Amino acid sequence: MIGKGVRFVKRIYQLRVIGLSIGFFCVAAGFLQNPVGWPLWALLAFHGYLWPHLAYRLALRSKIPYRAERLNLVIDTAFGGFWLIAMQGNLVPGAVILAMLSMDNIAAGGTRLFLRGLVGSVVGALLGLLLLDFRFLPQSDIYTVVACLPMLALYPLALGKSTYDMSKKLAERSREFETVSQRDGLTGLLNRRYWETLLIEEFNICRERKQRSSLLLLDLDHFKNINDTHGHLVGDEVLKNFAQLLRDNLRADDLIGRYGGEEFVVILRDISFSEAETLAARLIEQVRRHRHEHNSLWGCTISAGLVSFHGDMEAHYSWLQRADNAMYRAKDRGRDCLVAEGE
Ligand SMILES: Nc1nc2c(ncn2[C@@H]2O[C@H](COP(=O)(O)OP(=O)(O)OP(=O)(O)O)[C@@H](O)[C@H]2O)c(=O)[nH]1
Repeated sequence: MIGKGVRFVKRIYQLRVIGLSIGFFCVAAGFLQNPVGWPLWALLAFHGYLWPHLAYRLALRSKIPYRAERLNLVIDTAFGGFWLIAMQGNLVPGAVILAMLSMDNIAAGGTRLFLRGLVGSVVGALLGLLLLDFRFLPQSDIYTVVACLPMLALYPLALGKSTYDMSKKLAERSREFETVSQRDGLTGLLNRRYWETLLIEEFNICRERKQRSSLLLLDLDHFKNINDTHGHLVGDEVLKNFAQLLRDNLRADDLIGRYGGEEFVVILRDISFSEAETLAARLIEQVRRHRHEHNSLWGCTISAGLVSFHGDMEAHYSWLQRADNAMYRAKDRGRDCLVAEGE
């Protein structure tokens, strides 16, 4: 049922319970001012206190609750038109009720639902004219005006609160979605697509502000052997452990991404070449130490290519290409080492 509007139905249910129970007093005041018979009182009580629960159940039971709930909202406005006629056109409660119902419809379904609601209230009014003895008595006495005040004061608050809660939830979801779309599912590091946008930004910053940054490419050596010998699950575990090792040993400002299978990339921001070199060498050493102390990397070592930004680079991909070449040179030199290229 999720995705078919159940949450929408629940939200409207709460608003309807509040709105119609207070709205009851507006129409009741109109009925007291221009008396009506018991059937109209009974219908009013039904609308104020039973209909919200019935509408809720009907909507939830239908195949597409969202659509059923929109119909319920139109039925609400039809009741509104009917009450206007039943109150002999009593202006203040009539206007208050129709305004609140229109506000509901436009908040729940935009202009389209608002227009449908207008049609609904015209149909309700026509039904009233057909069934009831209508005399146009638009004046509202002071009691009727006072009876409308709670509706005027409270209902917009309830609707505003509900809209605020919903937009807050939406903003949270959108933040969550943004985070998920930027991360690699296995390691939680930045994914390649997002990391590349950060590389472009960093490249431009380095060029414009003459900032010193370095690009580090890391590749796990003979990783295929781990998959082949111990299976993919162990391979995944090694990738996760290596990602954690990167997080633990790099600075908070460094932008760590997973570039592909067992290939990782780091933008070391605002750092001198010698500092970057020390950091990268320390990382390789850490991985070596892991072999002996924890073995959480199942004996893996890493090959690394480090290239600091240089003004003659054409674009971000030239930087990446140079780091990639440096990393392959490290592989050629027998792996488990760093090839650094900078000032
Ligand atoms: N478990 C696991 N394996 C992966 C994942 N992504 C890629 N791989 C594996 O990573 C291996 C990469 O193998 P190669 O490109 O030959 O690299 P290598 O074995 O590390 O060799 P060198 O890089 O030359 O040292 C392949 O077996 C891929 O199937 C992943 O998400 N999980």
